[in-house]
Amino acid sequence: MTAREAQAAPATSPVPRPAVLGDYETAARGRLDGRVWDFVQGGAESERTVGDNRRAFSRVTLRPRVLVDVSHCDTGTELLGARLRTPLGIAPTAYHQLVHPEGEVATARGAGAAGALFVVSIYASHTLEDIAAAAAAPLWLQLYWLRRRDLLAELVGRAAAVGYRAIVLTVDAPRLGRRHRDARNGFAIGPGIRAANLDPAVMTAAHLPGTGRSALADHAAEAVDPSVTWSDLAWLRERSDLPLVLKGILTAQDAALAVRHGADAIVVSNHGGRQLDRTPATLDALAEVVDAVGGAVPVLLDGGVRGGTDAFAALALGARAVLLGRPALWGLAADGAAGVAGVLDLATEELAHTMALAGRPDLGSLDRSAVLLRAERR
Ligand SMILES: Cc1cc2nc3c(=O)[nH]c(=O)nc-3n(C[C@H](O)[C@H](O)[C@H](O)COP(=O)(O)O)c2cc1C
Ligand SMILES: CCCCC(=O)C(=O)O
Repeated sequence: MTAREAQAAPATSPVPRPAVLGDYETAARGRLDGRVWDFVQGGAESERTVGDNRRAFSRVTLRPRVLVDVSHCDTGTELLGARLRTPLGIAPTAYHQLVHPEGEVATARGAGAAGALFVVSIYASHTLEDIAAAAAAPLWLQLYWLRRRDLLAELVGRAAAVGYRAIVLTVDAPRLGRRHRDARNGFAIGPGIRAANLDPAVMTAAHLPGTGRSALADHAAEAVDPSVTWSDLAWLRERSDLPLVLKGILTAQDAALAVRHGADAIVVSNHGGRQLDRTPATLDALAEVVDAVGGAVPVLLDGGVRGGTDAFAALALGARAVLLGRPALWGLAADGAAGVAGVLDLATEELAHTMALAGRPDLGSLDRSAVLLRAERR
């Protein structure tokens, strides 16, 4: 083999390692059925918010400091009492078996290899117990507030029993967003895949292209209780000692209410643009929420994070950690557990690289002075 051939196809690494997260996206697209791809990539209505999440990151300008010792850059952090190797984690996304047969079990292995947090969706396609058995890093369980409170109580009990470290209540989905791609596709979850932790009796029948309906939206309408308010949080609190995280907060008002009602952390999120279209980009909402919280609890962000420099910007603006939704699914679709670990490792390496060149060798040295948003540029 010539040196050039060896470079093109190293014998030890048959799957070429992507250079950027977008390469995982390309690989995933080539592997997934068009309707599954639309479900993963799509958003609500005009999908303006999906794009705005990305555009907000492209407006960030970095303000590097120089002559700082960056021979070692530490991406480690602490979150709700757990040490993490990286502030990048995996956002909850439904039905991982749609993109890979090993589903959430592979995702848990990948997150464990990267030392990253994995937030497991209530719509996981494996049981909480099987996912926990595969995990080597902290797991949190995400819930929607089900009409069947008996099921909610059972889920929080099972999660605590197998070591999940927090409950994440998603508060931006009293009903599912109007996702035109899924409605046009008559999207439904394929045979053999199910929400393994939910009672099959609450699931709707399959839908077909041409019905103009999404089976997921119909199912959510049946299963999720849209009447829940702040005062109901106490009910959940009484049933679990685990920290309670609220996901889907975009305003100072709701951030203040979350703290007042005892939330242990907040995720600034617009659900990746899949719920209410035309909400602010999460990066644009972050500072308002961080200011309202005033350090009382950690604030996380998700939506449009596509690499370490995006994470750097969010961390500088006050996020304690940053979650990846679609990119984790791209990694899983492309290469199972190795792909999930690859996505997290790549983004973490990019973060460490940006920290070095920006003269911020650890996350504690990152603050708002490290970034300018374009609107503020002088
Ligand atoms: C395919 C898919 C399924 C999702 N399922 C859930 C879910 O079950 N629960 C939830 O709270 N959020 C869910 N989300 C939203 C993510 O948790 C997260 O907010 C969003 O994906 C972040 O944006 P990003 O994909 O641009 O990183 C889902 C997102 C996607 C793309
Ligand atoms: C009924 C499944 C909802 C999953 C979800 O939250 C999403 O697709 O964004």
